[in-house]
Amino acid sequence: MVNETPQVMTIAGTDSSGGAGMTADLNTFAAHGIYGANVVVSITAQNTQGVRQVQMITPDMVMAQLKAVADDLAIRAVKTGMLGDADTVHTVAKALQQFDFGPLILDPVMVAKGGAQLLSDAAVEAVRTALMPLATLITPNIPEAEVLTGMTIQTPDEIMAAADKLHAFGTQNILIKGGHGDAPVVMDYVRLTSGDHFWMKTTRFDTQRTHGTGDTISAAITAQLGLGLDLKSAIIAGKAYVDATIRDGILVGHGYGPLNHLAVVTAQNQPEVYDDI
Ligand SMILES: Nc1ncnc2c1ncn2[C@@H]1O[C@H](COP(=O)(O)OP(=O)(O)O)[C@@H](O)[C@H]1O
Ligand SMILES: Cc1ncc(COP(=O)(O)O)c(N)n1
Repeated sequence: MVNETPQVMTIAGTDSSGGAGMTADLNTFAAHGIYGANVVVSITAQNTQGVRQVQMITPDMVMAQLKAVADDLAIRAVKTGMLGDADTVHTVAKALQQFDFGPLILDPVMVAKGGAQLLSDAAVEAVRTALMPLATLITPNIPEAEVLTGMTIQTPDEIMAAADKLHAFGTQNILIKGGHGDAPVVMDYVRLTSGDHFWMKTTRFDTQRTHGTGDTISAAITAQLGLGLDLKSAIIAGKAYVDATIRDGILVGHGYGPLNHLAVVTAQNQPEVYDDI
């Protein structure tokens, strides 16, 4: 008799070029040695240069997939990626209240690296009101945090104020990712529900091969939670993993290239962790 294999799930869109979305999530789960279920909410015709076309899956079919997983698997943690429109957000929120999939990691995917909009304006409000109160952790990048809070975010103080505002919308823990911009260091900020907060600092790797970085860090955190790590350790481990996948790069496509999900994490990928900067 073997013990049941740890299982996690992604609810997301597909990327035909294989670098972002659900594919990045599943590759990340596999790299962590954890089993991944996958509920498809949208199909994108996409490559490293941009998103060409999007086809949403009907809410009925999304719910059927979620129910099929709930009826059979033992999901320990779940993440959401591209959700596309308000109907899908509400369908997913309903299922998350109906079924126990463990902690929710909400990656509020809004814009692809090439600039395509992946979440409608109406859906932003649905994310804020229907999904954020259900989430254990939300992982916006700076532009996404600006849209969700209505704030302009440039300084560390503004990042911390935005995290407080996101917490006030009902999400327990906040990770604001600092990949955007061109400063020589990348600073990600974490505000935990306990009131504990910290910054994770790594050097910026000078590359355009960043297709799927947001998907990858949120999937890695989900995997680590499924494997039993506490949230703070899971966030730091997720950051180290995404750093490894960026630095130990692969060459695919002609635009924002995908990451190396088979990269091995070493001591060099560990972020410096500070309470204050
Ligand atoms: N050029 C880079 N060098 C090192 N780390 C990066 C780089 N770009 C992004 N990251 C890291 O990848 C993760 C995703 O960040 P970000 O690009 O801001 O999110 P998103 O993909 O959602 O836009 C963060 O932990 C960020 O610090
Ligand atoms: C289907 C899908 N989901 C998410 C992203 C965001 O990717 P990134 O992590 O590069 O912002 C994407 N480009 N496509």
